[in-house]
Amino acid sequence: MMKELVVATKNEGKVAEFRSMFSKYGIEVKSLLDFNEPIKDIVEDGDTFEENAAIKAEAIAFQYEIPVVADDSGLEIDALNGEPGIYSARYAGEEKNDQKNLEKVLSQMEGVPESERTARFVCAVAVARPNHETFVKRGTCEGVIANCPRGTEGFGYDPIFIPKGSNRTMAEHSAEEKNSISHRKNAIVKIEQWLQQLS
Ligand SMILES: O=c1nc[nH]c2c1ncn2[C@H]1C[C@H](O)[C@@H](COP(=O)(O)OP(=O)(O)OP(=O)(O)O)O1
Ligand SMILES: [Mg+2]
Repeated sequence: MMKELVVATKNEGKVAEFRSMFSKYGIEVKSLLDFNEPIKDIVEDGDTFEENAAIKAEAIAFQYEIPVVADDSGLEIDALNGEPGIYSARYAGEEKNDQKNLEKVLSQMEGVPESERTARFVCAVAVARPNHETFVKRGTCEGVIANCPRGTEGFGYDPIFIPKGSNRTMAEHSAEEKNSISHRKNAIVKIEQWLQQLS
């Protein structure tokens, strides 16, 4: 029997990855894109990925009185002092455009040599439930920033992120490959016990 779980996101790329990674726990993913009523944008005004993930999960869990998972994630680039970090979605402006965001990163990184292009994807996954303490786990994926975009898989900054040990960008990895090494995967394994008891 499949058990339904709401993931409090409007990002289709995340939804696809949660759907794929939660299926092995017998969990069917519903997202904010599946709600009939319009869901107002949740203000992500925390100072950390963890705070923002908890804000998103609790906003939906407390309104609908159901268990909710949320994800706050982004790209930390060492040569840019950790930018874009928690501002990853809006790095090039409020419209949250993936293409513009990655172009801005490439222009900021122009002239930065290979050895100084280190970066990581970070993902905080929060679990919020009515009458329970929220908990949040972090996963990361180390890599380097490419010199130009390559590949069409995935979403966001995937075309300019080369995971450690690979010579391909994340967007040149299949969904299955990405879901075995990603920051999101590395956060989800830390809530595995909770996912198992749910199903
Ligand atoms: O696996 C990833 N591969 C590439 N890029 C990624 C990934 N994971 C996060 N990212 C980027 C996309 C976005 O620029 C930001 C997330 O921002 P974040 O606020 O967490 O998500 P969002 O606003 O797109 O959807 P929502 O808040 O409804 O979950 O980091
Ligand atoms: Mg967001």
